[in-house]
Parts: sequence; structure tokens; C-alpha cells
Amino acid sequence: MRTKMIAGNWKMHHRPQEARAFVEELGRVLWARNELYGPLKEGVAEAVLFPTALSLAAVQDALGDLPVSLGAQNAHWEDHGAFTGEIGAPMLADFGCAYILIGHSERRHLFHETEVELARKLRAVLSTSARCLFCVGELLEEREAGKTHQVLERQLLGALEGVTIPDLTDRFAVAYEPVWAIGTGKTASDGDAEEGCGYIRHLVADRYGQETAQHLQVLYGGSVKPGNTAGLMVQGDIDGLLVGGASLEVPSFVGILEAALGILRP
Ligand SMILES: O=C(CO)COP(=O)(O)O
Repeated sequence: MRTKMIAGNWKMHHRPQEARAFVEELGRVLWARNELYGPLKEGVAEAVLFPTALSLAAVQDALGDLPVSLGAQNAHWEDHGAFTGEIGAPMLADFGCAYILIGHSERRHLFHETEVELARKLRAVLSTSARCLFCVGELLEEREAGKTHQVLERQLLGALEGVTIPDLTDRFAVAYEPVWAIGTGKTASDGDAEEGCGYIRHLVADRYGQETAQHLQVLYGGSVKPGNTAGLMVQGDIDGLLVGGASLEVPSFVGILEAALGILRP
């Protein structure tokens, strides 16, 4: 069975003091509730927090040995060099980031990162010990024009050119985040989310074979809340959730963890 993942993308929120306070509060909840702590400790499910680069140190320090992983929201495609304001993937991995997010729609659309750049970034992450959580998703106008599959294929398979099966199996996960569902309160229906995640698995099966596709973790993201978590998580091709707004407060993040882990209990 694929490991379930609940990831919180904090985007440009939470200063170091706020980030620390969040993790301390989350820690108190997890220590007190074995039904949440147990699956994370045993690796049945994984929780990941993606703070701003500035708050990585505070989160790492506050996490201590809590079974929650650290992730970075972005990385440059070069390891080091004259790239003012950037951070290289090996620097983030050495620091202790288990995951690096690449291709978030805000990076694609607000910061105009191209598919060529994102493919280079993906390779940079795969050259480190960190895993890449690679985001794909269509715009509303692309969906309305019936181009969702075409967009997912271009974004995913374009970036995966030359990526090997071992890297894909051990070091890579995908988040399907339809852009029209991000921060809009308009969650994709369970069926639409499952269809997008299933299509991503189908694309990987086509190129890399069924076995690789069956190993691949595919997450859904876009207006995830405690109330819609269970419906999404019971879908066969959805292995986890990438949560924005609802990951900023401990009660809603815990509510999502509860609902997601609840479906694992017999
Ligand atoms: O972009 C997202 C996570 O990466 C989703 O954000 P929201 O959960 O706020 O819609």
C-alpha cells in the first residue's frame, strides 16, 4: 500500500516565531493522541510542513523528534553560483529538507517559471537526498476548453524526460492541483480530483509501466479542508493532500490529519 501523505504548504505565511508556535502546538496534540501519532511514527502516513525558507530553521528546531518532515517550497536548478535570492537544492537537502516542492502553480503563473526551468529544477532535486513533490494542474480556461489531460501530460511528461524508474519510484511524488481550485474555496469534486490523479498515474504507467505507476504517490491540492478530506482520501488514486490555507492553523491541520488517518482505521 502507498504511504499516505498530508502536506501543509504555508506559502508566504508564518514568521519564525509563528512557525515555532505552530509546531509546538501541533506537537502537544500529536503526543497526546496516539491515533494520530502512531500512524506517523510507524510510517503508514507522513506529515510534511513546507514553511518559508526563513522559517525552516525554526520549524526544524521545534520539530525535534516529532514524526513530521520538513520541506522547502522552491529551489534553484543550479547547486550554487551567482543567483541572488536563490537557494540550491543540495543546500536545502543538507539542511534537512526531506522534500522540495517544484512547479507549484504560483511559481508557474505568478513567477513565470517555464516548463524547461521546472524540468531542470526537478533534476536538481533528484540529485540530492531530498524527494521532489512536483505540482501540476490546469487553469480554468484550459479545463473549460477540454484541455486538462493535454496540460497534465505536457507538464508532467515534459518534466520527466530522462528521469529513471528508480528516481521516480523513490524520490518523486506528484501533486495534482487544478489552478481554479487553489485558494478559491472551490474544491474539485471527489470525482474530478480522482480523475485528475488517476490520469497522472495512467500517464506514468504508459511511459514507465504499471509497477512504477502503482508505487507513485499522487496527492490532490486545492481548497482542502477537514470537511472534504475523507471524501478525497477514500478515492483509489489519491494518496494524500497538499493543503494551503487550512494548514496554517493547528486545529484545521489536525482536523485534516484526523479525517485522513481515520479512513485508514479498520
Ligand atoms: O496551493 C495549494 C497548496 O499547495 C492549495 O491552497 P489552498 O488549500 O489554500 O487552496
